[in-house]
Amino acid sequence: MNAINALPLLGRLKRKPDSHKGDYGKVLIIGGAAGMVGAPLLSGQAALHSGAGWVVIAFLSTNAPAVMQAQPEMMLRHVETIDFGDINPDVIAIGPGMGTSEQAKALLAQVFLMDVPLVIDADALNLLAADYALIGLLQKRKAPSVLTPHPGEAGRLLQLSNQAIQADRIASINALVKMTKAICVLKGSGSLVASPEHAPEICSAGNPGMATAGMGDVLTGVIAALIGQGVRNSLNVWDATRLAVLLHAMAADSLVNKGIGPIGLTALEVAYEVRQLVNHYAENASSTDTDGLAFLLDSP
Ligand SMILES: NC(=O)C1=CN([C@@H]2O[C@H](COP(=O)(O)OP(=O)(O)OC[C@H]3O[C@@H](n4cnc5c(N)ncnc54)[C@H](OP(=O)(O)O)[C@@H]3O)[C@@H](O)[C@H]2O)[C@@H](O)CC1
Ligand SMILES: Nc1ncnc2c1ncn2[C@@H]1O[C@H](COP(=O)(O)OP(=O)(O)O)[C@@H](O)[C@H]1O
Repeated sequence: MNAINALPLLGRLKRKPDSHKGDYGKVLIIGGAAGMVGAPLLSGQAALHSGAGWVVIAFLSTNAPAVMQAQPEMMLRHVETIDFGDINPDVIAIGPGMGTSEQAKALLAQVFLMDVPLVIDADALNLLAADYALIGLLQKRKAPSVLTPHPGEAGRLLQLSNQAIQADRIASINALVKMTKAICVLKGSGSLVASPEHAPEICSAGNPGMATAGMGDVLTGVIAALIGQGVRNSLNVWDATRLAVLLHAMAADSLVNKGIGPIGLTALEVAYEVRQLVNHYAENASSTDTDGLAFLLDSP
């Protein structure tokens, strides 16, 4: 199986002098029911630090903050006050902390009908697993969809135990792709990425410091940010997704190499480190091919 090795493509995201925020994508994140407002905030912060031009979070909780003091760049709304058409996002990430209420289910069905790339995570995956009609809507989508299950969520989708998922991860991701007709990321040690057009690729980076709450929410934000930047910068959704998976894991490795973790590594620290890596590879695209290969060959 091939390792993900797409770092030179980040050269396409190098900032052009006369560009503006619209050139780097509007990311809309839907999630954050009561008690889990932090999840979409983490996705939003990760999206911002990975280069999204614009981040809006639509919370389901009516008690969510109106502004995040530490990150006032993000626009925070209640989902019922939002007209998705008015926002006109380049990409929607749905699921972090969303819960599985009837409201959440209706929102998922609504975004499935939109002609916008989707990142489908966490409770959006749990809703999908519980309702075959939603899988039918997903399969019929024209715009690309990216699913990011961890083994527990993959098990719910495939009606298998997470032990069975882990016992044959390649068969599991192939079954997920077949079921959803979408780009799938099977998270965990050695994350896999596959799509109906692409055989599974493995992420050779990453470490157990990433086994901490919120790390998947950050990945969702990184994927959404790269998809959003890709719209006007010739990076397709498949490449954006596999790059995001690799950068997220490389960022965690980079922090551990500096002595930050693995114990006590936090998801937000990884989002900040992704920023360093994106800039490095965007600026040094011509040399990244060999850098990237060297990195991957050095990794376990
Ligand atoms: N700050 C916030 O607001 C945060 C809010 N969050 C929100 O919480 C909600 C619930 O999401 P969740 O992922 O915590 O619970 P859930 O889907 O039941 O998964 C647990 C099951 O999956 C399994 N499993 C997982 N990983 C595995 C692996 N690598 N390898 C193998 N197995 C693995 C695990 O296995 P076990 O522990 O049994 O071995 C267990 O069975 C969701 O909305 C999310 O967005 C979080 O994002 C955190 C930050
Ligand atoms: N032992 C590990 N080795 C490598 N990566 C890991 C490990 N544990 C977790 N990860 C990564 O961390 C992230 C965890 O995501 P997830 O379980 O969805 O977290 P959360 O729901 O708390 O946000 C995934 O990207 C996964 O691949």
